[in-house]
Amino acid sequence: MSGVHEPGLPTLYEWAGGTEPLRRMIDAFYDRVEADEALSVFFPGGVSERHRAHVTDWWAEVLGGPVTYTERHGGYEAMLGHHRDLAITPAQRHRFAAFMSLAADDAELPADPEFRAAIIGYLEWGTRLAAENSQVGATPVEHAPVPRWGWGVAPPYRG
Ligand code: HEM
Repeated sequence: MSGVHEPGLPTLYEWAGGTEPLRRMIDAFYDRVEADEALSVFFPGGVSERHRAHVTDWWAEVLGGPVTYTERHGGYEAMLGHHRDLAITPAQRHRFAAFMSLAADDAELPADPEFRAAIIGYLEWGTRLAAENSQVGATPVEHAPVPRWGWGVAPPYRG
């Protein structure tokens, strides 16, 4: 996927307020996951600091921030490798997406419809792809850049 350059608009990363608020969302999300019967099975012993930091870096990069995941954590290929053969069920995927939406509220990320629609669009796409690619025998795209998500059809209104 090629990056979306939207002239005159802040990136979603800038709109979110940078890495710190994204880390708050990821922490709130994994705290919910650790307490959940359906999702904690993926993280025996809890979700490590390393995992939380890496997933924060992934989201920051996707939303148009620094390319740390690509430069330091192995990029798309590493992320794909972490999901192989997890056999994520539709119910688990749905719960994962719902928890992230709740975590965006927990972390008090900007609540405007435009920003939330954009990140939920990525979440829906990303979780469906992760679930598909996690099935035993799946044939995912082996090499790709980390996606760069934009505002899509509903950017902040400029009259
Ligand atoms: C938007 C959707 C998703 C994103 C952005 C995402 C992101 C990531 C990233 C970046 C990693 C690698 C972390 C590292 O480099 O150490 C990872 C690993 C992992 N993800 Fe996801 N993921 C998504 C969906 C899911 C879903 C739906 C599940 C399960 C219900 C899941 C379960 C896991 C597990 C178990 C690991 C491996 C943990 C480990 O072995 O260290 N992910 N995820």
